Amino acid sequence: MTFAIEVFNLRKNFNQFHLNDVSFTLPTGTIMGFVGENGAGKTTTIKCILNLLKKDSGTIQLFGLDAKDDNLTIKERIGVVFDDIHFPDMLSAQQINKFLQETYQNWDRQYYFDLLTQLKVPIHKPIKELSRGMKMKLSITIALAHHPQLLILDEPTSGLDPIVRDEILDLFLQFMQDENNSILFSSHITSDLEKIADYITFIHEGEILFSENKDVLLYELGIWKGSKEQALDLPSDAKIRTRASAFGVEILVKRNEVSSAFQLDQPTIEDIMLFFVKGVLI
Ligand SMILES: Nc1ncnc2c1ncn2[C@@H]1O[C@H](COP(=O)(O)OP(=O)(O)OP(=O)(O)O)[C@@H](O)[C@H]1O
Repeated sequence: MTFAIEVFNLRKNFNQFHLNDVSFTLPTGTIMGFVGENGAGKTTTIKCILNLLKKDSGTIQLFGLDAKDDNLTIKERIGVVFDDIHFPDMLSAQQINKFLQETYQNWDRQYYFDLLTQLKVPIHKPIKELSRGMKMKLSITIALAHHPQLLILDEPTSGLDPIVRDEILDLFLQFMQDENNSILFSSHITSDLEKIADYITFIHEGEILFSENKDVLLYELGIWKGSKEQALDLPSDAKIRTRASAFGVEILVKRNEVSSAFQLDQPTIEDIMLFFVKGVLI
């Protein structure tokens, strides 16, 4: 198996916040959803991966190359989208093309304009006159037009309506038709990740709590609901996290440790996140 991203024991210290031994790998040809609450460390991790922030320690490789030493080679092979467009807002898509065709060896002018036409993004309007959805579509087109093998997306769908989000998710799936391509996708909108991610990596207060295949995660976990007294019948090895509920308790459990006599609900990614953030270990 080859990997688009390998992060091992990444540390980054700010005064009030620390990334603590962050490790995860993104296999080539897959989409990873990178989730966590506000301030959990997603953008900091992504900026270290992109060499926009200097790490304190740890190793980061993209396509097997060192993220810092081979930064220029790597730049040609990745497309990046942050939640806001990073160009002066008086520039139009047409003017951005002139700049980027000088920047990227592989810049595909035809593909850039075809994609903008497909997404109905005005070519001559300055960025400041575009809606948030249009700006995001322009950002994604910019990220795709030099035919990268890896997309790194930080909250690309936040603040967008469901129709635009769906269009954007379709673009990502179109990109994934090439089996050499991969995506790291940070988002609060866990339903988007549920639709397209193969792996979910969950960061909480600067630490990775899990990095798992999404289907395995959703298949292996269940939610049991009942009273505190009934909960005593559950095997203790099965219990992962507990939360108080209006009717007693809700417990995130490992399905294979629980007999079929217990009725379990299927969790969503959001449920799992809430159990890890708000629940207690028992
Ligand atoms: N340059 C900086 N100097 C000091 N602290 C910083 C700096 N950049 C980020 N932080 C802090 O690091 C923590 C993690 O921030 P980060 O932006 O990585 O979180 P996030 O998971 O991306 O959050 P959000 O979902 O809100 O974007 C926050 O507490 C933030 O205030």
